Amino acid sequence: MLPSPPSCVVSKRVVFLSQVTCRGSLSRLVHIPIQQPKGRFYSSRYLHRTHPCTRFGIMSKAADIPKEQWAQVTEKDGVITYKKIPVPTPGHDEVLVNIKYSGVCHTDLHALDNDWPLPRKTPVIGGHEGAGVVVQKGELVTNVDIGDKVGVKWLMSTCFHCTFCQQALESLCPKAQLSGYTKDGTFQQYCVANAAHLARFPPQTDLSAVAPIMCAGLTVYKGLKESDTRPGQYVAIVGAGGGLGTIGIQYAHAMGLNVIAIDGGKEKGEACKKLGASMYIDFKESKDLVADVKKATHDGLGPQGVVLLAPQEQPFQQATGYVRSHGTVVCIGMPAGAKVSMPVFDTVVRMIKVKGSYVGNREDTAEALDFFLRGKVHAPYKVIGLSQLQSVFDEMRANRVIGRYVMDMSK
Ligand SMILES: NC(=O)c1ccc[n+]([C@@H]2O[C@H](COP(=O)([O-])OP(=O)(O)OC[C@H]3O[C@@H](n4cnc5c(N)ncnc54)[C@H](O)[C@@H]3O)[C@@H](O)[C@H]2O)c1
Ligand SMILES: [Zn+2]
Ligand SMILES: [Zn+2]
Repeated sequence: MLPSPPSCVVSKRVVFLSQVTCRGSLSRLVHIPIQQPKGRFYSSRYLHRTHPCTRFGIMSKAADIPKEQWAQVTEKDGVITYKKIPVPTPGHDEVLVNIKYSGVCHTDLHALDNDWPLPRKTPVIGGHEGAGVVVQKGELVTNVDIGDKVGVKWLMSTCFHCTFCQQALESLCPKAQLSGYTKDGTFQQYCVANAAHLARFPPQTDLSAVAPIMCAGLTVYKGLKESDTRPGQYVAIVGAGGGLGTIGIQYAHAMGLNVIAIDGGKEKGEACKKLGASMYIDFKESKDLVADVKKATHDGLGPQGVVLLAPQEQPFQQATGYVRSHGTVVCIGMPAGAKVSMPVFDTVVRMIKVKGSYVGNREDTAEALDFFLRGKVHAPYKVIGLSQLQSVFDEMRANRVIGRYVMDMSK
């Protein structure tokens, strides 16, 4: 007889037969067949399906979790329905988060329209900028406790075994599950999330203010790092007045970069300058955007870095024209069906780099959050109710959103 492990632990000693012990009122030793070679860990997904805790429901939870909740559900592309649905139950490596606030990202609009070449679940509950409190957790969860303030991100879970996960390139994991896309996300009052990918907040964190950091902040922070710019250099932020852009200006400013903000309209220009941009270029007014961006740098040679956030194709055609020789263009915005254009000759003789940047890993999240907690970045945001999500999408389609809309899930 093996000694009883301290908690819910799987013995690795047995080949083709494994032993699982659960402590608690239904404590027992169970044999389950494992089709894994000797010496290998088996995935938490396998446990999720077979673990006796799943069957007996052993997990910690707060006393008053309702059976039903409000959510915004996409049952048909382009249409959201505000309705009551059952509260889900977390698996072994998951938690149930009582989402207090959720930001609305332009990616949620792409998900609603289903306009990307990436299969989305239907029906789906969108949302991936969630901030809330853990109210229930699976038996294998050790990194958070009931009552902790946490954030739910686009990367809901990854395999942790593939070559990308092993290098902390988790966003490239072929088995990644995406919040609000391949899994139900944060446009609901109670959301199930993989514990390992949660962002963890200190108790004093303002959950409405931190919500946009979970995607907009993290993504643009990572994008700026990918631009390889250094303090004192120029970075052009394209789509600077939107959700990612307004936070991006502040990260860039805090990093000591000189920000050239590009967007459309006077109001966005004023907001960008207030947040730290040294120059604003209105793409709707400019007669020659490439020349104007170059002129905005002290020597007329263009910015060393360009961070493309706009959900339109045109900026992706223009950026290699104004980026400084040996500079870097980082593609982050994902306009449906768009292509990046770069003349081969210029790309070669001016040694231009063009790359993509896709959210960020857990360490990037911690770093992006640290800027927020030190008061270096603060997304300009307006709070509305979960029931008003449609109006945010309408504003977003018209490019009228300055900063972020954050939804109060109780309204
Ligand atoms: N790569 C990633 O990991 C990642 C993560 C989050 C969001 N995104 C994508 O980033 C894009 C932006 O997201 P958001 O939430 O900031 O959107 P948003 O709607 O809040 O902001 C987009 C901004 O782009 C501006 N814009 C439109 N056309 C422009 C043009 N021609 N030139 C300059 N600016 C222009 C709009 O006026 C708006 O201010 C979306 O496509 C979204 O899906 C990518
Ligand atoms: Zn992986
Ligand atoms: Zn997003």
